[in-house]
Amino acid sequence: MTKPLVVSLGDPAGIGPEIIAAAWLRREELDLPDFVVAGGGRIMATVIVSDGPPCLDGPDGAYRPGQPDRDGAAIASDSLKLATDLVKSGYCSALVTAPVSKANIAQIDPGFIGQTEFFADACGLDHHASVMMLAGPSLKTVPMTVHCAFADVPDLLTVELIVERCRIVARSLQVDFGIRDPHIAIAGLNPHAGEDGRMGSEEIEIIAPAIAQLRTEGVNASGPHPADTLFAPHKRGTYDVAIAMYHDQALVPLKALDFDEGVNVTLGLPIVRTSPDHGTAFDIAGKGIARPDAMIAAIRMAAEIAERRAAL
Ligand SMILES: NC(=O)c1ccc[n+]([C@@H]2O[C@H](COP(=O)([O-])OP(=O)(O)OC[C@H]3O[C@@H](n4cnc5c(N)ncnc54)[C@H](O)[C@@H]3O)[C@@H](O)[C@H]2O)c1
Ligand SMILES: N[C@H](C(=O)O)[C@H](O)COP(=O)(O)O
Repeated sequence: MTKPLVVSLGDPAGIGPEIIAAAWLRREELDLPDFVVAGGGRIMATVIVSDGPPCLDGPDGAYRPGQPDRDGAAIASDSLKLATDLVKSGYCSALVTAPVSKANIAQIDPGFIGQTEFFADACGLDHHASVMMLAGPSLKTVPMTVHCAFADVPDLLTVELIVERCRIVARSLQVDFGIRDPHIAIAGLNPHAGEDGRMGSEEIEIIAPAIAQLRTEGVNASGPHPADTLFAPHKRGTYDVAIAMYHDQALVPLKALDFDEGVNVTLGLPIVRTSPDHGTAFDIAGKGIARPDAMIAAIRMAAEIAERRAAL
């Protein structure tokens, strides 16, 4: 691949800069693709005293690990925007985002919900069309509703939402992951997938009709499955992706099983975007104990998807 990936800095008070530096130092040993960093030359030079990654002109400041503030939030936001522009313009092949604090960016940009929603806006898409998938060695899982209050989940779930998002998942597993006929296992919302309507009606009224619609379109979808057993070891090998109804239903099993190597990948975008599955980890920033494995996995996955798309 000739074009480099671009990595956004993330919140500079978090572990982003140090895991970017750690990935860079191991790039030859691990045969990682070339990457550049969107801004942060001074920050990266403080984290990694010599032989650091190339940092493009852009947002920058002082390196203050563990001390998040508005300046850092602005750097994180501006680096994200710069990196997105570099991929949209074709200068870079794919984007890997280091972790940001949604609450901190929202202090300077009240409309900011999360990066998944930011990319929908940046690419001119409806938020439904930007689909979060968490992928690790044990599991791939996609929440249908994402950065919202738990109390809002039942009202947000519709047949249309599930059908649209699962279509995107099926297509992306084929194109981006090379899975010819992906099996999409769809969880229920309620205990025991509603127990025939005795513990909630969303399975009967929304989830089962969505599955039926997907199957008429040729998508290999099954369910609604009880969510408590969908992630059991004997079940995980029976599907390619588990579709969950809300954020924690998807992300708890993924992070319990694959925290160190989990990748957050946004499906449905015209650009390639991945991220480590973990957050800013302000509590350990600058202590030299942050593991770079998820960032390394995110860099690898971004390059692999970009190569698959380029080969189409
Ligand atoms: N990709 C992203 O941008 C992303 C992902 C998740 C959370 N977040 C944001 O991060 C902030 C903090 O979230 P949180 O505290 O729930 O989760 P977190 O992932 O930042 O931290 C959870 C725990 O895991 C540890 N940890 C995280 N990454 C680690 C690593 N690479 N090596 C070793 N230990 C690690 C932390 O020290 C902490 O104990 C929130 O503002 C959230 O919005 C961002
Ligand atoms: N929901 C994600 C997680 O917990 O891993 C995370 O907050 C990142 O989301 P964005 O990529 O949308 O910022």
